[in-house]
Formats: sequence, structure tokens, C-alpha cells
Amino acid sequence: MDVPRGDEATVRTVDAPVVTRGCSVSKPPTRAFLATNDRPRFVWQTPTESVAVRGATATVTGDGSDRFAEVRADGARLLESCSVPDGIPSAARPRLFGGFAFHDDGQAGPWDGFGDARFVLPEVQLTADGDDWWLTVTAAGPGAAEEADSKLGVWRDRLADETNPEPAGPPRVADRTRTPSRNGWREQVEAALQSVSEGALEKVVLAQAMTLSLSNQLSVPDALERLGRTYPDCYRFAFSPTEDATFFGATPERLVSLTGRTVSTEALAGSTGRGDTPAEDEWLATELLESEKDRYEHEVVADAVREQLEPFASSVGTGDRSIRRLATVQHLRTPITAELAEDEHVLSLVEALHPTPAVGGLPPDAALETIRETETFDRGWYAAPVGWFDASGNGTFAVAIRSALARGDAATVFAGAGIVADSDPDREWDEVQLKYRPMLDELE
Ligand SMILES: C=C(O[C@H]1C=CC=C(C(=O)O)[C@@H]1O)C(=O)O
Repeated sequence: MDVPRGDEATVRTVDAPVVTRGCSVSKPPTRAFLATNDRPRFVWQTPTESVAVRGATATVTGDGSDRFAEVRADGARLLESCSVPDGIPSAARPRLFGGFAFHDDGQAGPWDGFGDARFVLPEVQLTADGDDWWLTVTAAGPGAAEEADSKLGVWRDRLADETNPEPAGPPRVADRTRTPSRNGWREQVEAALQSVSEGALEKVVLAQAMTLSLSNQLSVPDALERLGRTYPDCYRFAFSPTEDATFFGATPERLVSLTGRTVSTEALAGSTGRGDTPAEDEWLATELLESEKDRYEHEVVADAVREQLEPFASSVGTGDRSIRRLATVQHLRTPITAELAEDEHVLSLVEALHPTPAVGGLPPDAALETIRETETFDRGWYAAPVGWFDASGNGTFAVAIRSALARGDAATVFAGAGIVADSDPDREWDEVQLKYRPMLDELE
């Protein structure tokens, strides 16, 4: 059996059991737990739960357009092989954490180590379920039970002894490069508008990248803690597959959650800024709700999400369109729910939904082609699904926007905007600058 110790290799098949052990712990020093070069590391924080992972007992990967199916099959087999003692609450039971690349084809240099899909079975996991904290460990191969028992004891003691380090501030930026330039962006948006006027496209989401050279070392655990204060309602995530690379973000957009047969998702598209006063905020929100261009840009997403869910569902429901107000930007949001006709794996829904026209466009193939031909940087995992799934096929995936890739002393921040018939290149430029803010504020 090919099961890596710690952070090593990748398993595509697992034919020996994985042993899980867990215990409740008092609130652990999570930043200390994460402030290490051990990899992989994974963090997942939502309003209701917080997970921090160090090391992998097994890693599941997938390639190209088969990446969703490969991870689903290998992941299900791996999770099935995990023996879990009674008494471990569901939040602390084995799950696979990871994500996918945006495009089907291979990832370029800056994304080395991420691959087209990468999920880890945590070696050591801290989970907060409400106010209760759990420590879970896993081990595989000969002697797994003894190894898991011993790891649990070692980590319980270590967590009790350690304290969080003094928080470091943002690393500060020495230099920055924008891709594309402002003029380049205008040309790109105008070319997309030309395709829209010719009927080849209805909508395309074009993105920008800003690469920053950092003056000091970035502490991702500290950045996440600050993001938790500014964006408590967002999905905050970080994944470090290798020692020097971390993809992290605070995204407001859920791709999909599946619990049993109940699906929760949303359309999130159409944006405006925040006002300086509550009255200005309201005015901007009303303008956004009434803007025909933004409503169209939004409805294209809601329609596509419903259409992708319909083949799986016995019913699909749509809530009211409203404003999702974040620290730097406001969006149109429509909640969408569905009941599945049969049991499904959350990754089947992820595969069907990704990319929604909130990050891709319509028609999907023409939009993806336009993105590939237009953007001169690699999206990598930006705007792609990141999250977790469990042995029952339940899970939650967010869309990895409002995100950055940090590698060594550089970081690249990504943001995009939906281009439809009435888009104005300069307004879309300004909107992208607003969407950079969550990550830039952590770096500048
Ligand atoms: C593609 C991004 O945002 C999407 C999500 C919300 C609103 C969007 C918009 O109004 O264009 C985008 O579709 C991004 O933040 O990089």
C-alpha cells in the first residue's frame, strides 16, 4: 500500500485501513499550530466552524477534465477505509480538504505543487464546532493504531504547552506589477464587448492579477485572523501544498453545500462599492438592485445554477434577490436550494456547477475560450472550488475569489468582473480594484 508518511507522496488507491483517534481539547493556540513549515497545511473557517490541518496521511489528486471524477472515486475509497471510533462528533470525523484548478489544462509555474486537484486526509486536525474544540489524528499502514494513539497523546500535550506567537502585521509591499495594464484592460474589455455585440458571447468574467513583492515575511495565520474580524461571514481558507506556497482568501461566494439530499447554493454577481455613510450605502444598494445591466449580469448566473441543478433535483427553489454587503463591496445575491431526486456526491454537483457564469460566462465554452485567449496569467486555483467532502458524500465548496497566491517573498492577488453588453471598461476596472481590497489590505 502506498501511504505517505507525513507530507510526502500522493495516493491514488488505498488498500489498508486508516485509523482515526480524537479527543476534545480546550481552545488550542491555532496560530501556533499553523505557524510552521510542515506541509500540507489547510485552513477552513466559516461562521459556524473552524478547521486547521497539519500534514497529510494521504493525498488524493486528479488531472484535467477528469479531476472531479478521480477525486470523487479515490476520495470515497480512502474515506471508506477510515475506521472511526464512536464518540467523535461529525465535524471532527475524517474529511478530505482541498480544491481544484479553474481550467481543465495544466497549471503553470507559480502554481507548482497545487496541481489540477489536490485533497488531503489530515494527519492532525483541529476542529471548532461552536465553542467545542476537537483534536483528531490519523495514521495508516502497519502499526497504525499504536501510531495514532501515540500521535494523539503527543499533540494533546503539545497544544496544552504552546501559546500563540505575537501577531505580525501585514508584510508591506515594496513593488507591484499589474496584469493587464489599464490600457490593456480597456482593450480586453472592448474586444469582449465586440464578441457580445456579435452574439458570440452573452457574458464573460475577465480577471486581473497584481503581483506584489513583499517587504517582510507574510504570516498567513495572522492574515486569516485579521480576515476573520473583517469578513466574519465569508469562507476563509488557506492551502499550502508545499513549504513556500499558500493560496488563501476570504470569499463571500458559496458554490454548493450538500447535506443528505438538500442542496444550498446561490447566485452572487453584480457589484457596487460601499458608501461613506449608511445613507450612501443604501443609495448605492438601491442603484445596484435597480440597475438593468447588473440584474442581467446576475440573472445569467441564477439561471445557469438552476439549469445545472435541475437534472439532479426533484425540486429547485429560488429565494429573493437581495444585497450582500461586505466591508469593501456590495453584491446582488439570490439564494438557491434544491432537493435531490437521488443520493449524489457533492463533487458531482461541484463538477456540474463549476464554473458558474459568476466566474466564467455564457455560453460556457465560448466564455472559457475567451478567458484563455485574453488573460495572460494563469488563474490556477483562483475562482475555482475549494472546500471539503466526507465519507457520506456531503460537503461544502466555496468559489475561491477574493484570493491571493503567496510564494516566498511575493504574492499575486486576483480579481475579476463580469462583462455584459452595457459594461464600461473603466467602471469594471474600478470594480476589480474594490475586489482586490480584502487581500491587498492584508498585504499592504
Ligand atoms: C469574479 C469575482 O467576483 C464575482 C463574484 C461576485 C460579483 C461579481 C461581479 O459583479 O462581477 C463576480 O461575478 C471576483 O471577485 O474576482
